Amino acid sequence: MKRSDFPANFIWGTATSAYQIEGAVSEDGRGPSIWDTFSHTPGKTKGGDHGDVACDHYHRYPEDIALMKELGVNAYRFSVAWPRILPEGRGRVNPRGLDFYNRLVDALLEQGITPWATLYHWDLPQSLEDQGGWPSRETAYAFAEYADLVTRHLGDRVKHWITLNEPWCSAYLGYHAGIHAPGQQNFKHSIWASHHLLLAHGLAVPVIRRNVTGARVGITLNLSPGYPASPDPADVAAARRFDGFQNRWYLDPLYGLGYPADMLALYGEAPSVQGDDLITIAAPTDFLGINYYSRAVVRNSDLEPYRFQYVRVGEEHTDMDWEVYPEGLYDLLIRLGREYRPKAIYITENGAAYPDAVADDGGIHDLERVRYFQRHLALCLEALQHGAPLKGYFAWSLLDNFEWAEGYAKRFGLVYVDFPSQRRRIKASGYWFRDFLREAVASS
Ligand SMILES: N=NNCCOCCOc1ccc(-c2cn(C[C@@H]3NC[C@@H](O)[C@H]3O)nn2)cc1
Repeated sequence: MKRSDFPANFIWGTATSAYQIEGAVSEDGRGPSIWDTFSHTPGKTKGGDHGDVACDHYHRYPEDIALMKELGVNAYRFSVAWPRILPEGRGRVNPRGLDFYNRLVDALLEQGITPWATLYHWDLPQSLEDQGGWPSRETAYAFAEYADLVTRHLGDRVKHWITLNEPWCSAYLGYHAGIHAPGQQNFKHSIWASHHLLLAHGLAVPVIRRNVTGARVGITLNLSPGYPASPDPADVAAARRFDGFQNRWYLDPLYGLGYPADMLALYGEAPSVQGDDLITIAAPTDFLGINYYSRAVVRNSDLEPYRFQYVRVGEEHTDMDWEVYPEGLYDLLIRLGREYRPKAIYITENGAAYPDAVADDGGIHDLERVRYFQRHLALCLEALQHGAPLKGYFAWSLLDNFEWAEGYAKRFGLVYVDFPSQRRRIKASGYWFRDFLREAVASS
């Protein structure tokens, strides 16, 4: 499998997010986010890690853009930090926050790299959380105001907009499992949060289109195909419940089907739908972003409210203990193409964490990650050849960074970061990606 097997206009990028790489959390007027609060709460992140400095990208972005250039990507997916733009979430605008993203976008364009901006990648301004957070409908309205402000300032140069990153993580991990910010464990709040996140997306889509000539708007979901642990009908039904929990709860409303009836019945908890919300949420989009890491294998369980249990399977796992299962990406792409018929699909994240170390020769020989990328790209190509509307791929991630509750212990980067010195080193996987992307040049 080589680059020239893919369409010539296929997008090849890398992805990051603001809180995971920027640092400078109190610089130039940035306000606190729920991840500042959560990561500084004892016991919430591995080793008490936080994003105060992270990869110091706020200051080192020129060097990081040079690394993207060396890798040969033609696009870069980053996120805009809401608390840099609106430190209290609404109202007072922080011009120095906007200035940073102006500098970043201009520097990317200067290097011929197309900016893809995610408006929300989990760093909700703490003041909005204090007023109710995503369980409150007001937060959806605040998001639409934020989207209006940012796209009015960057929309002349940024044409690709992702409203939300992984609303499932924000709602479930943040408000029910409690392992992500804000760390609540309240099922009803997680259901209301999921609805207001989707509503926020739907309110923002027309705003972005109004502000950005030629806008391409979408949302990014972390989707996992669910497989039953056995042919037992109870396990097959559990896999369907997992699919509703992880995938259909978001896909169905986004594609005009409303909330899945089986999950509404299972949850017995209605989302806080009002008026035309479901029409708003189903605002037509130009693409669906998919973050794919692994599949889920589940069996039946009486564990309320989801009534499935994960089963650990497979011979090969990443440092996140996720099974390496590229076939799941193929199955997912084919299903989405057939069942939801998005205009386009972009893999907005795919990658793997491994315990990388600097070898005696100074290199980072992450051959498992090279293999992970090769296998997943091969399945992307196969799905594309079988009709999936796949138009691009963003590797997660450009840099080793703050992996949320796992802190800096989990390294996903194509580029190794020695955090004490902030020195960057391209890993073997980065060089592999560079050579893979150069192939078309050599053969054209
Ligand atoms: N499978 N068993 N689960 C059982 C329940 O586990 C509880 C923990 O759940 C999860 C599930 C999913 C994730 C996750 C992380 N990323 C990687 C980020 N994506 C956006 C970008 O910021 C990357 O850093 N994507 N998804 C983490 C934890």
